[in-house]
Amino acid sequence: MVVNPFLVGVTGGIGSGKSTLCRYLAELGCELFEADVVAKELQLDDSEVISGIKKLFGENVYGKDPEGNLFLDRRMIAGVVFSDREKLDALNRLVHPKVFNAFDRALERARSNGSRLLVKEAAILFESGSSTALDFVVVVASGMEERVARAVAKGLGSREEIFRRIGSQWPQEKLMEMADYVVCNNGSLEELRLKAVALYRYLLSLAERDS
Ligand SMILES: CC(C)(COP(=O)(O)OP(=O)(O)OC[C@H]1O[C@@H](n2cnc3c(N)ncnc32)[C@H](O)[C@@H]1O)[C@@H](O)C(=O)NCCC(=O)NCCS
Ligand SMILES: Nc1ncnc2c1ncn2[C@@H]1O[C@H](COP(=O)(O)OP(=O)(O)OP(=O)(O)O)[C@@H](O)[C@H]1O
Repeated sequence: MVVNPFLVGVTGGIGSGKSTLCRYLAELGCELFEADVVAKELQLDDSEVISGIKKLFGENVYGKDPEGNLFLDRRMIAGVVFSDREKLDALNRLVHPKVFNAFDRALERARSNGSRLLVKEAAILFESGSSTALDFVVVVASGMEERVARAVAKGLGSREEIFRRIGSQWPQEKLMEMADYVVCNNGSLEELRLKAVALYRYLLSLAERDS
């Protein structure tokens, strides 16, 4: 008998800690699909996505790194899309359908592996409409100052650039209202890990009730 995994979305604003929470969930045994990682792979591997990006942002947005591998100037794209809604929508339209297809394939794999929990981490889950295909959505929330500091430390841009990016996303309060479960990432990494353990146990109980 084929068992459908319980489908869990994890989202949150920039720097909220969603990748870290998902890494802990994966260590505990969840199958993990990272939409942002897949989107980045498509931008380097998929010929339609590559030519679409060149059309939107110019040929020079791609180059070669010192090892000769294809390189995408993500900082340049971020500089454009987070101050131009139409360009952001066009980039999303180009990439998201292919990410959805990749998720369908991940779901097939999870079914054949007999996985009970499949977690989809995505920066924009409600906004892209993909939350409706999931059983349960977790939002990771964190203080604005911490989020901005983390994003700057990660090299995603200056404070001003990060605030512009935040301006193109739904407010954290709106995400929290729409969530089935909110993880407040307002303590140490160890506290976040303990919250991941509690969440994992709860998700397993939901998956069992569902089967
Ligand atoms: C704009 C790009 C080039 C910036 O790359 P960069 O390496 O600087 O950022 P990264 O991809 O690691 O994302 C960091 C954060 O930016 C924000 N962000 C990324 N994409 C989007 C988006 N489409 N809309 C709003 N915020 C976004 C999120 O908070 C995300 O957590 C890149 O994010 C991108 O190609 N985005 C479009 C694809 C996409 O939507 N990916 C996310 C979900 S599939
Ligand atoms: N509670 C915490 N205490 C200390 N550092 C943290 C905490 N939560 C997250 N971090 C650190 O902040 C950085 C950003 O976290 P993470 O990548 O998980 O966030 P994200 O929401 O996935 O970010 P992005 O929006 O950039 O994709 C990481 O270096 C992570 O280790």
